[in-house]
Amino acid sequence: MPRTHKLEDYRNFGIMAHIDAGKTTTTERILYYTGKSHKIGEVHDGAATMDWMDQEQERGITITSAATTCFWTSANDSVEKRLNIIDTPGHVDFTIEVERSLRVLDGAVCCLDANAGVEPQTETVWRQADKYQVPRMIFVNKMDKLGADFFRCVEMVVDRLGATPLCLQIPIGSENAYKGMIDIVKMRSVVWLEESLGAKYEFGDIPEDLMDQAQEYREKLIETAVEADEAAMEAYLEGEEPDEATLRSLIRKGCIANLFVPILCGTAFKNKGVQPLLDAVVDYLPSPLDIAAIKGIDANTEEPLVRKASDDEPLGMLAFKIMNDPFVGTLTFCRIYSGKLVKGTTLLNTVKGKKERIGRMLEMHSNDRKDIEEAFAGDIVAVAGLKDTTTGDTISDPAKPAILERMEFPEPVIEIAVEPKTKADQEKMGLALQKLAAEDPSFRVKTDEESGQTIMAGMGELHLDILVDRMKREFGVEANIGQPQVAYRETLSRAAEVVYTHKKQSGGSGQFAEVKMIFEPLEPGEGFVFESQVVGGSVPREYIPGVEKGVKSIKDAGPLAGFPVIDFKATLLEGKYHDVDSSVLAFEIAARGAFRDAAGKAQIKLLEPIMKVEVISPEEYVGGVIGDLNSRRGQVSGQEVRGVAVVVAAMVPLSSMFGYVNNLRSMTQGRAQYSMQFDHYDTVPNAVSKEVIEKLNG
Ligand SMILES: Nc1nc2c(ncn2[C@@H]2O[C@H](COP(=O)(O)OP(=O)(O)OP(=O)(O)O)[C@@H](O)[C@H]2O)c(=O)[nH]1
Repeated sequence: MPRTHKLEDYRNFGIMAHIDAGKTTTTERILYYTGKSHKIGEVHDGAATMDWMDQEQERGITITSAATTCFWTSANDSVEKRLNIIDTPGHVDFTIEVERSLRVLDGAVCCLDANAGVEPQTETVWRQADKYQVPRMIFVNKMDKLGADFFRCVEMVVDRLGATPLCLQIPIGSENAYKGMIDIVKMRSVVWLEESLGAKYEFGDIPEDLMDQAQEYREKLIETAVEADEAAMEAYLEGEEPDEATLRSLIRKGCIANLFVPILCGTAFKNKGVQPLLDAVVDYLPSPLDIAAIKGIDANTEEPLVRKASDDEPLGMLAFKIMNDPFVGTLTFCRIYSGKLVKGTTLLNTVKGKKERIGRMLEMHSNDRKDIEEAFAGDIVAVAGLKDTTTGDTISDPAKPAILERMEFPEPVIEIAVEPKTKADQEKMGLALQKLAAEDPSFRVKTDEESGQTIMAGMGELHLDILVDRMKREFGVEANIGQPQVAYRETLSRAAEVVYTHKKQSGGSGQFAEVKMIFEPLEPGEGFVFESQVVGGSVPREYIPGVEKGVKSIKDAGPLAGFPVIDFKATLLEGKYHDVDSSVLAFEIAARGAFRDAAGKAQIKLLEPIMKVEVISPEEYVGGVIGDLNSRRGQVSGQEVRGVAVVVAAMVPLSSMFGYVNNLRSMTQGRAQYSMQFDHYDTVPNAVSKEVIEKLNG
């Protein structure tokens, strides 16, 4: 089947917001008006079609970013547009999901609660969108709510986000009396008919009492919009007002260039304002052709390259989300940047170096899905049955292999132990964890060598909480869950040389191996190195791998508290063997013994994850924020004024960041936000270390 919509008629966009601002409701209404979702689901009833996962419905928060395709024709343009909506999560612990979605979006709508305005998480996602230079518009939702105040929201956009607002609408009434809005571009009123579930609205003249205000905003709109184009600016200064079409093209240009942010209003819940919002998405947010071509490298030569948004380029697509679907199995959501994707072809995952066959491709709608044979540049598709692809991988034309911009994933730093309740649970759990880990690159699973316990490691407390919950619900695993713990490491304080003899005589053949080894600390980040300096065959060559294996098998459960020992070198200096009794296994056992003996001498110490923390706070709270970070063993490395806020950068041990969200909130009346990311491992101070080890071994 040929392409149905031209590339310029695509809008790949996301909806972002602070928790509860109405992102899900707005998305729901969009799907309703675009005709793919036939009943208006209520978030309260758990019927919202985007929130298809059980616990999302229960918790009322959106966790996964599902991509959904729908179609809309703007009142200002006769050509139907193809919209791909990516729902982004709003919680701090899922910022990785937000980043993933922002990576593959071309534009975004930011929902505000008209009463709460710009909230902490709005600022966080806004800054993330700044990082990727995503063009945005704002939908001031909940205009019907008590205390709704459109103009205060606009002020907050200036004060808290440091953005330039461009009001395309102003409200007619608010709270109970909210009726609709004045369209400042067309200078007319838009009023909804109550009985029609929001499908019907009428245009009319601007009410007398709002005329002055409308004129004022019209002037502001034009003054701001002409900034996008020098010729238009000059004409305006000479007294020539842009006509409607010119004005719209100026708004589009400035929005895409991130010069200003168009602002609209409405109430998704009461079905008002959604259709004009869709018109604005089409009119002002970019198509794939309006943004810079994606950069990457040639997978063979590593030379830089770009892939233009065009069907004629070699195929290049980025996997950005993996979902486990009860009907289809593994679904990999991919954004096609260039070329054509054809069912039945075999392609190359250039990051993993593995072939992938495209067996089945789906176009996802909110509550149905369509099998497709072909997909094109600009499309977002769900591919079923990919074997080796994980989030962030590039799938490429094997003849022209490219690796597109890679996504970065931080190290998981929080762990919990999970223990299956029964033997049957044990089996199910293995499978469940494997699937969940494939979906989420910030989640890892491992086995604690000593206790045999299964350990889940992730980005934060809520992150692990949700995963445990999914394991129970989706895979029916019953398990006991331990307390969340910091993922510590262990390392050597100094070098230690030891000789260890392993000797066992038991009836028949015995075991014998002796090793002389030195264990030395390495620089942070150097990992584990093994070297053999044996000359003259004091340890026969075939036994040497046994020595390395021995150290490797024991180093992941360190002697202090069972954490992996990192950044050290093990050197085999010499040894002794026996013609009959020596074996690879005997040397393996000897090496383990040598490591254990050396550990005492080398003064193994505890390392802890140090997080790079960034707090963005209004100036009046900065003193308090810094004092508090210091009391958490943090080291403030800098302060910088950004817009109207101050950014405080610090390095803080993760162990003292538990519960920081609440603390920061109460310290700053909820006006500061923070982000944190693993930076490096550092020595735990003696006093703290003692306490930690006692507790862990307790
Ligand atoms: N009064 C009013 N309530 C609304 C409006 N839109 C959404 N709500 C309500 O606000 C609550 C949160 O709405 P959601 O759509 O779940 O918000 P969200 O931003 O998706 O929330 P998360 O998924 O938790 O991030 C629900 O109870 C909605 O019914 C609105 O326009 N007016």
